[in-house]
Amino acid sequence: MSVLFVSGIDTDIGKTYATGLLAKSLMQQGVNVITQKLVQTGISKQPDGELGIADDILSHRQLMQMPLQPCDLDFTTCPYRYEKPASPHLATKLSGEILDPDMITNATKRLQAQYDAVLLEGAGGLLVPITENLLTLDYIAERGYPIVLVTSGRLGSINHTLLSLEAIKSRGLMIHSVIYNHIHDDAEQTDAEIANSTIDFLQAYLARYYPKAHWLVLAKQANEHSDKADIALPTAFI
Ligand SMILES: Nc1ncnc2c1ncn2[C@@H]1O[C@H](COP(=O)(O)OP(=O)(O)OP(=O)(O)O)[C@@H](O)[C@H]1O
Ligand SMILES: C[C@H](N)[C@H](N)CCCCCC(=O)O
Ligand SMILES: [Mg+2]
Repeated sequence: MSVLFVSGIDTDIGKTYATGLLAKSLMQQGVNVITQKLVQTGISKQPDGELGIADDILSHRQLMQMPLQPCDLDFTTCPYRYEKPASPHLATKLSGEILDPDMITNATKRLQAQYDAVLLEGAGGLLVPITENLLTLDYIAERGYPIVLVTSGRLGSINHTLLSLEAIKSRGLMIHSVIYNHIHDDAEQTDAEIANSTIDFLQAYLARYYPKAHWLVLAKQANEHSDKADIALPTAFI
C-alpha cells in the first residue's frame, strides 16, 4: 500500500542502515513491510559472471533480521544492478543496458500488492540522475512518494539538508521524516560542538518550517547485527 522513498543528503550518509532499521522498527509495530532499492551500482560479478542480489538489499535483510525473501531472489526488490560504482546514469550506460523507470515502478506495485508498506531506497542524493534525462527527484515526483531524508552531523550537512528540503518543496512533494544519523559525530570525524549544534539547528528548522515531518534519530551501530539497532518511531508512523 504505502511507499516511502528513503533518500539522503549524499551517498554514504546511511540510507541503507536507516532503511533497514526503519523497516525493523515498523515490523515491531506489526507492519508487514519490505524494502526495495531503486537501482544498485557497484556490485561485483559472481563466479558465474552474473550480478547477484543488490548489496543494499542484503544489508536491509540483515538489519531486519530476516532471511532473503522470494521477491529478493527474483530481483523484484532491485531489478537494475550494475558493476560500476558510479551514478546510475553512467553505470547503466557503461553496461550497454537501457534502464526503463516503469520496470522499477511495476516492481514496486508488485511489492505493494503483497506488503503494507514499501521502503524504497535511492542511490546517492535526490538529484542523482537515474538516466541521462531523469533525475531521482523527477522519478519520485511523477509517483508522488513521500520522502524520508537521511542526514548527519558532518560539517556541511546543514547546507546539504536545507538544499534537499528546498528541492523537495519546489516539486510539491511531502517530506515525511528526517533521520539524523549519528554516524559522523565522533571525535575523529566531527567536532562534538558542531554535531550538537547541527542537531539542534536541523530539528528546530524542521519544527518551524515542516511541522508535520517526523524527526528521528539513528544511533551509531557496532555492526549490521547489533541488537540495539532500533529507530524509535511514533505510533501511526505510516
Ligand atoms: N548508524 C551507523 N552506524 C554505523 N555505521 C553506519 C551507520 N550508518 C552508516 N554506517 C556505515 O557507513 C557506510 C555508508 O552507509 P550506507 O551504506 O548506509 O550509505 P548509503 O547512504 O546507503 O549509500 P548509497 O548511496 O551507496 O546507497 C557503510 O559502511 C555503513 O555500514
Ligand atoms: C556507488 C555509490 N555508493 C552510490 N550507490 C551511487 C552514488 C551516486 C552519486 C552521484 C553524484 O551525486 O555525483
Ligand atoms: Mg545504500
